Amino acid sequence: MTPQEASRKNEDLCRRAPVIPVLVLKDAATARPLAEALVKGGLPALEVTLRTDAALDVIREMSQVEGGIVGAGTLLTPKDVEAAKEAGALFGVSPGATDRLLDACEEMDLPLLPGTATPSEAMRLYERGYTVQKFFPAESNGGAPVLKAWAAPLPQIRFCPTGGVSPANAADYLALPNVLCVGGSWVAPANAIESGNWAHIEQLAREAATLAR
Ligand SMILES: O=C(O)C(=O)C[C@H](O)[C@H](O)COP(=O)(O)O
Repeated sequence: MTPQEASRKNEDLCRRAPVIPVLVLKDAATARPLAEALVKGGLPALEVTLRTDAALDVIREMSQVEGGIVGAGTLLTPKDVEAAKEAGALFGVSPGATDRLLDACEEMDLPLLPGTATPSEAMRLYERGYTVQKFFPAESNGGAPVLKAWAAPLPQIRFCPTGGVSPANAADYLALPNVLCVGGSWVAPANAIESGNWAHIEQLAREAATLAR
């Protein structure tokens, strides 16, 4: 898959809902009810971070949920890409980008949303064909004002800011012309997952899904 195709696919993905939930799950048994609650609340694109031993099983389980589009986050190496693909991930997300990771995603047909934190990184990815990128970590890097400043010289690049995004600042990002959607873990808090409070998560998803763009 070319970077251009990957960017088109990720643009479609980012346009499905204003928020992509970033999920950290320790137990694959919670995967299905969690995905069902998020999809039902209006958030179909789900990023499962490869930060736990259960993550690949979580991707397998969530992929069975109707209406969900499940991807893998925290992709660092070609091995991660291979494992994510094998588990059924439909897209990939990474905190940054290396040539080896980009090569692997292009070779294995996994549309990657690559992470970027500076104009030079964004330009390098743009040069390769990636017009849709993740701005990470968004808040610590200066937040919405930084992306607003980038929009002037880099209008061709659109972003999914992630890292520190919350209900308090999501609207500031979503109001920018170069922001397609945001990523965030707030819609799936660990305590609600542990206690199986799916109604609460569905409600958080519903609120996130109605954020204006
Ligand atoms: O592991 C990855 O690849 C990531 O994507 C990191 C996540 O984007 C952030 O950890 C989410 O940040 P919070 O919403 O502030 O919890």
